[in-house]
Amino acid sequence: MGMTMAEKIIACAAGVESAKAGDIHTVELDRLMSNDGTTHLTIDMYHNQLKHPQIKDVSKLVWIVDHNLPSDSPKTAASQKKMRDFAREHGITFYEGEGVCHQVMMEKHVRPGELIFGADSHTCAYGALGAFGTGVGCTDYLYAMVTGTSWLLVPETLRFNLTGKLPDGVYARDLILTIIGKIGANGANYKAMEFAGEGLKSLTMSDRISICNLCVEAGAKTALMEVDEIAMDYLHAHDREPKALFTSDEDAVFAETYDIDLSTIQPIVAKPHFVDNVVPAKESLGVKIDEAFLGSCNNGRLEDLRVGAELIKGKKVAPEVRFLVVPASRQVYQDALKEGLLDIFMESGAIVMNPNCSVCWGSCQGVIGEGETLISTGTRNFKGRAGHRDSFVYLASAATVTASAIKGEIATADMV
Ligand SMILES: CC(C)[C@H](C(=O)O)[C@@H](O)C(=O)O
Ligand code: SF4
Repeated sequence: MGMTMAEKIIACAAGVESAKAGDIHTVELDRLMSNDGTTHLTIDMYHNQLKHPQIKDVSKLVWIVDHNLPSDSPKTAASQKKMRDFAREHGITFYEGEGVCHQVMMEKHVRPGELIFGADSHTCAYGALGAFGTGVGCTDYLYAMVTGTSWLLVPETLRFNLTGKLPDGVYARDLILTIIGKIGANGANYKAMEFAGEGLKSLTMSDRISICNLCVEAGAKTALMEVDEIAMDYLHAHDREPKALFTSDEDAVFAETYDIDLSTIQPIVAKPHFVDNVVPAKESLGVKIDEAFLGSCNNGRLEDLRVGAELIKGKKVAPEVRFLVVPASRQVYQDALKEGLLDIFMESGAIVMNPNCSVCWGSCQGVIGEGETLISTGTRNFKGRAGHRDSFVYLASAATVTASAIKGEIATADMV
């Protein structure tokens, strides 16, 4: 019987010939990412709960400070110091100021065919390079750090066959929000979401990362895409070679197959307080906003900043709105700077910030107050996600967010 991509990657990591959905395997991890959201907890467990604290293979570990950067309180300063000191002491690859963890991992570490644990839910982003990335809590992370291994229940796969091309003014973010709206926040629980088909060829690496990254919002264990020329070009441009290249067999068994014609997708908004609470953006027009956010591991890449800059060039941010523009990495920041994009944003009245999670996470920058409304390219719109529990977050594409920042209310790109 044929195997899916997920089954092949797990079989490879388990050192067995074949794996099938429902099997449990002990796997060798290729890489272990952790950020300042939880690493201090892992370190506490390492020191206080292990009889024989040790790290199996330090070269697998990548630690990144991105969530509250620069630190915003004595408490975060202390937990980041704990992380920094531990990383230095053990020789762990460590980044601070380099960007949002998943973007940094895509730029510097992820290789096709790898099995990667990240102590962060959006680790599924790595599927854009054909790697099985999955989020784990810090207990599982610690176990993997100490042993270099873990166990995995092989997930079933939902296959999305993409055809056609996205219309002008419609983005990958609209596509993945549409899919999450269609299958629901639990629609892919513990499943791999695999994207394939001719339509994939029309999507850039930035689009692909955005799609894979958000799959966890449908409950997915991981997201996967076949590695094609576009992915190989990205990999080579970043000086890396694949570990292994896998595709699903013709006779692989999928739990469900969906056919999606990209040309039918339209601008989408996810309304408070759930990511699957999606409506066509046209149905949310006119909602007054206090803040707009262009950034995050989902939508803070150069391509997203280009979309925003093109729309806002020569225009102004609405006077009553704070427009936060936060490149997803140092690389994105430098590229945007060279292209003149940051100038365009600053001339419009936007606030350009250092690469970090910013108000996607809502604990460090741009936190919103009681009754306020944010339109965001971040990943989540749960109650209190961006600040006060009685505030409101709408999720949308870079284009819709920028158009809304200009208008002071939810608007689509064709309205500015
Ligand atoms: C802090 C971290 C554990 C968290 C996650 O797991 O996703 C954060 O990145 C988020 O997006 O909510
Ligand atoms: S940008 Fe948002 S989704 Fe991404 S890691 Fe940071 S907080 Fe999580």
